Amino acid sequence: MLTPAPSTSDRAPQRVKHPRVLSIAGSDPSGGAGIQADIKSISAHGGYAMAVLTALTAQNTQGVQGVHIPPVAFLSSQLDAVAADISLDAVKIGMLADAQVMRAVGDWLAVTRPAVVVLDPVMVATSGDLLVAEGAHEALLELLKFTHLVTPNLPELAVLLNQAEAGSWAEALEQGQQLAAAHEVLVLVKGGHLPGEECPDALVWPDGTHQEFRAPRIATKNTHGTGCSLSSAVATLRAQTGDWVESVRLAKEWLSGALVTADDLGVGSGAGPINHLHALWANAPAAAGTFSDELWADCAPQRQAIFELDFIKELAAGTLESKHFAYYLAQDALYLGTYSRVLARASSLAPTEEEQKFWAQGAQNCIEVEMSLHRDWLSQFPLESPMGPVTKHYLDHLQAVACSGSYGEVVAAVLPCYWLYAEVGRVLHSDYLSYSGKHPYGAWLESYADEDFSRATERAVAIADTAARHGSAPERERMRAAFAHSAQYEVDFFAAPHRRVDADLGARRD
Ligand SMILES: Nc1ncnc2c1ncn2[C@@H]1O[C@H](COP(=O)(O)OP(=O)(O)OP(=O)(O)O)[C@@H](O)[C@H]1O
Ligand SMILES: Cc1ncc(CO)c(N)n1
Repeated sequence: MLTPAPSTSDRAPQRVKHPRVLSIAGSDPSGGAGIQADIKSISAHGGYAMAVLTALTAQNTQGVQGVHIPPVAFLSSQLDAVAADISLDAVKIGMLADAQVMRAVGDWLAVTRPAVVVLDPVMVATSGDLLVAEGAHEALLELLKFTHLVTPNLPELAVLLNQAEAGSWAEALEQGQQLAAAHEVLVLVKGGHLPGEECPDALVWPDGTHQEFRAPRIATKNTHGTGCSLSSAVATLRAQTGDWVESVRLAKEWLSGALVTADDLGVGSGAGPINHLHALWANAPAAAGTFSDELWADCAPQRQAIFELDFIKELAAGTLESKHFAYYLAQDALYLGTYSRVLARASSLAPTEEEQKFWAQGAQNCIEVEMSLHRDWLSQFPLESPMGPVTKHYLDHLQAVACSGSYGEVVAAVLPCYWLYAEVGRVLHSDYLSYSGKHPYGAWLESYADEDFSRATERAVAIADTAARHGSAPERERMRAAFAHSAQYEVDFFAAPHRRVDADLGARRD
């Protein structure tokens, strides 16, 4: 049967938002090349990645220690299982270890005829180790009739043409034209193996025309799997854009970002992997705790300001006048009543039952603390005190976030009250332990050692991190702003007793 060559034109493209992309390739257990790289690259571009294994390699960033080829009948079973159930928008073919494997893939392609087929004619790993049986390239050439785009590096291009390896970019283009014309196939000639400041690539059409893509060479030894990753990216993008030129342009731009940030990964001591998910990780902190670490660093000025306040210094020293303490307690009781409702709002927005319960428990605790303030403290330090301006502003801010903010924003807004209070408590309590004699605020300072409260604070911080991880970049910015406002109000809250009481006594206003 004569099989018509697949069209390499861009006419009547099929565009898919999340293309279903199958990689037919070998496994690289170190995760930088083969199907592991393909899955990351396809996913990084918004594709749904699938993988049929042609071979298992034992390899790492230093080299390939072994290759195992499963029975070829099982390769065919994998291919048939996928195709019987799932429409394939694109197929990327990588390592095919011998002629038998190539023929099995060819038989499957002849029947399946996927809409986009990108063939990376893998022969040698970045480390220089051979990944294909010698002489199998004849069978590989047979696959070109089912291929839309073939992506050889310079040594592979030379083997496919039975020629010496190109020594210059002009020679590489010339060889690309020969391959494209001989097999009626679109060729991506890759200049990564040439010396020089640039890493040029070019799409070469069977009619000899070509389109170049230039990019600076990035100074990194971590280039393991660039070819696998690029071909998977192009396959995915072609299914999305319907345009080869645009697909290669976008893929190369992405690859540059993955190479520039490759050294961040610290994987292995040889040629390490590229950073496939660099764009995703730039927007979402990868490690749990990163966001809260940033919040903590952001509020360093507020933390310092709190410990410089007369209220805190005098409370620690036991010299705080009772009128200031009474004002603070009265405002705290007023604050807690509304703060409890804001925690209840966090509970009602919580995405899990555990978090719902955590905030509901927090809301209940606040009411209990408010009641005990009245019962145990305000009876000793009686003060008729209306809501002060700082209390009002702080609560207005919390209620505004509770009213119109997302869960993450509400969590960020309520967090300083846990976190800064716990920090003040930690420092004051340890000062108190070294205090000699009877401290006038001893009972109050002892309450700071509450284990439950520090556990609740840790949980609230962890919840904020999870919410930040799930949120978009703009939402994280809003969380950061909500947290910063509350952190500043915490400072103002501790500063208020001296400001307000003294102002009141002076002017009898407010
Ligand atoms: N240091 C680098 N800086 C920028 N781009 C690079 C660099 N090294 C390779 N590239 C690009 O990576 C892509 C793959 O090129 P290369 O010729 O290295 O393929 P390959 O040998 O098949 O890759 P591998 O065997 O590592 O998977 C090309 O787009 C090439 O231009
Ligand atoms: C499995 C596998 N496929 C392809 C390459 C080429 O980088 C590799 N090193 N390993």
